[in-house]
Amino acid sequence: MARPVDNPDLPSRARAAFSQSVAERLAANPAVAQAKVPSAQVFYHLDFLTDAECEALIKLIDRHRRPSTLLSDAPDPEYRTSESCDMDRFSPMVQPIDERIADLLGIAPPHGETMQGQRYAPGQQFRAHHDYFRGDQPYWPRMTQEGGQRTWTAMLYLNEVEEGGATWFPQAGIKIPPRPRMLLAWNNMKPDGSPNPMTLHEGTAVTKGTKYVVTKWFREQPWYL
Ligand SMILES: O=C(O)CCC(=O)C(=O)O
Ligand SMILES: [Fe+2]
Repeated sequence: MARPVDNPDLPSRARAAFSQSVAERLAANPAVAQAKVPSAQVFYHLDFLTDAECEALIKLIDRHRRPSTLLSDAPDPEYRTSESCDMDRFSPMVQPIDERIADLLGIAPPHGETMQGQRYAPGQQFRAHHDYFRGDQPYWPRMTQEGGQRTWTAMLYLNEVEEGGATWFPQAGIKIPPRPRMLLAWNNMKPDGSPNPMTLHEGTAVTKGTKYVVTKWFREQPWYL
């Protein structure tokens, strides 16, 4: 049995070790660059996917998309207006990509949640939020059984967006315009394994065109066994 998960709001030795090993692995990869922001660990790989993979993932998203949901009860219906879908991790098309992301970060695949495809049409957005969990929220007791705190986030960008749709970290001070084939990864924790509020981020509204991305969140412990 997995050991109990750590308090999500406090420093954690397990999450600190996890954070550091992933950051070191990414920093050592010549295909990966680190964004020059001091308050958060943000990395990117410009050519992680092939064009054929981008196309196949876009097709999957178009086939299965439905209105996106949120774990927290955001009172504002405009909060997350994209459409999304879970991607079957064991399907022959998804599994190699899923495992390549885990390998890039050096995280065992069971720590990763199912990849989630997202599509934003003009006007659609995902307002500023943190990916990490808070212990005072109604969802938290369930999360203790499902791998605990979210540590790293990886995002795949699948297409060129005519206008808008950047991923914006207003507090860390970085804005990432979508570009096909790119993987972006950031650590939602500080080096001590506590949540890093500077990772606040937003999927800014698409103003022209359509944006397709895939998000994958990694947990401190296995998400499935
Ligand atoms: O679409 C984006 O740029 C951000 C998506 C995001 O923050 C998420 O899926 O958690
Ligand atoms: Fe997010």
